[in-house]
Amino acid sequence: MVETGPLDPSRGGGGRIDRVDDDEAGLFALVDQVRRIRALTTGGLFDTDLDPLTAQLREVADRLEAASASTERRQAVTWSTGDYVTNCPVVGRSNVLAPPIAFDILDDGTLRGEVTLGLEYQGPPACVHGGMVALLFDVVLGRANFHAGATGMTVYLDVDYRSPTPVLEPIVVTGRQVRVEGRKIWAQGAIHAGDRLCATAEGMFVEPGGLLLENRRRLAGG
Ligand SMILES: CCCCCCCC(=O)SCCNC(=O)CCNC(=O)[C@H](O)C(C)(C)COP(=O)(O)OP(=O)(O)OC[C@H]1O[C@@H](n2cnc3c(N)ncnc32)[C@H](O)[C@@H]1OP(=O)(O)O
Repeated sequence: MVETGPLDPSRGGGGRIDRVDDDEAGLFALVDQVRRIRALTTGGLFDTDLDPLTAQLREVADRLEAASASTERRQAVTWSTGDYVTNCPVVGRSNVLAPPIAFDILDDGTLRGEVTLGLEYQGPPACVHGGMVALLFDVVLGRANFHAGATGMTVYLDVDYRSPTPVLEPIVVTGRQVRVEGRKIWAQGAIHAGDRLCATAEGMFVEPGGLLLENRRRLAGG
């Protein structure tokens, strides 16, 4: 049973976590522009000829592709530097999939983030897609675990969709670790729109031990 008291969206205070502002290469600034395009093209209706714009975008994509390191090299860098958060599909400023959300950590370790999701995250009319809701939970619970000092891979994620989670309106995503037993970790979360409860989740995570380290070493080529 998810205890919603500590997940009350009106709780405030706390400090920003997982904040990476260093954008020396200009990647976050570039991705912000891609996000604008991503948002505008979902259900895209334009009163202009798109062909010239498509040609311009193709040229930009070609130039980026020519200048980019290989996928394998980029994957290695994301893990070898431990710089997971900038590439995460929910909080990552360099991941175009991410809204992105910024989380604050409250005094009891609860994470709280506010976000307004655009049409690109829509499932049913005016509602956030259920798979996106699950993704938000997986990340907020995972980050809550990380900041509580015991983290692992998701082995189950139980989501209760209690009322529609709206697109185009602010929502509050909360999550906290509730229990650790050996390698097993439990965490709970909630999503609210105003004071309306949209969804709750409980996840269980297992510290993968050697597997993750082995993957990191392999991907880093070490
Ligand atoms: C480090 C975080 C980086 C960011 C991650 C972001 C979140 C994610 O997206 S994770 C990706 C999605 N998750 C996955 O792919 C995980 C797939 N699962 C696995 O690879 C393996 O189950 C793994 C590595 C986690 C654990 O495997 P292993 O080390 O062999 O553990 P295993 O012995 O099977 O299980 C440990 C305990 O958990 C229990 N358990 C495992 N799965 C479940 C489950 N689904 N439900 C309930 N209990 C379970 C087992 O019964 C066992 O309990 P006990 O110790 O009491 O016998």
